[in-house]
Amino acid sequence: MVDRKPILIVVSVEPEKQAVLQGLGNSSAYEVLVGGVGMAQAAARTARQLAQKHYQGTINMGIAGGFPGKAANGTVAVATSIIAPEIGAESPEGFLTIDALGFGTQTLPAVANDSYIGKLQEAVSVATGTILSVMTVTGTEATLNVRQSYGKDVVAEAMEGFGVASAAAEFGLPFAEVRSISNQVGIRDKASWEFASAFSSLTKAAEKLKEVEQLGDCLFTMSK
Ligand SMILES: O=C(O)c1cccc(C(=O)CC[C@H]2O[C@@H](n3cnc4c(=O)[nH]cnc43)[C@H](O)[C@@H]2O)c1
Repeated sequence: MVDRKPILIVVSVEPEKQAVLQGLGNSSAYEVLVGGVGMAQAAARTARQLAQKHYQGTINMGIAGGFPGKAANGTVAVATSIIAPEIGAESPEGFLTIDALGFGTQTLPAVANDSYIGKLQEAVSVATGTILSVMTVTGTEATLNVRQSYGKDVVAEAMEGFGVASAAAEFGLPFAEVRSISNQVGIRDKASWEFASAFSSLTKAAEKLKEVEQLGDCLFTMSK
């Protein structure tokens, strides 16, 4: 049976909401919430919304930084998992993750639906892999190196996924993260950010969500 509950899309800021709404057109299968910048605000606003109404699941969408060689500007990154690399403790022996400390996990699962990815590839270049959820936008080579060390499948970094995913998990709901790349992760160079191409790709990513929904499917339930 098809679940008619809407899917909650959480973006950070109003321009991202407008880009997503443009792609969704008149689809009533999705609702878009501006959740703010950063994991804490995104988690709080997502949880508040999920407590008010029933949803099928949540998708975190927006712009992101792409790791060099993994996701060029204009590419859409689809998360297979998310990692919040800064949650933990420093020690003389190196960084101790929250997992190692025994207080929880820095890794959460994300749905990366093959059918949606296939549709997306018709419109844009797509990179699938881990998306980091960070407190600070990378601006130095040293931080780039640390964040690349999280594994070869790390494709992008953004600031809200872990918050939205944590709220979804509290409500037993599936989570996906779909991000268009506006800049390359590395030494801060704001002049090189390509917002126009990122917002255009974000609209295409939303258009493809509408298309799968029009086929009677959704990101979380497609089985064909
Ligand atoms: O540093 C600046 O001057 C600057 C200019 C415009 C935007 C920013 C942001 O920090 C945007 C953060 C916002 O966008 C996502 N995002 C986009 N690129 C990255 C990135 O390379 N690393 C982390 N987050 C990124 C993020 O999810 C926020 O919602 C800065």
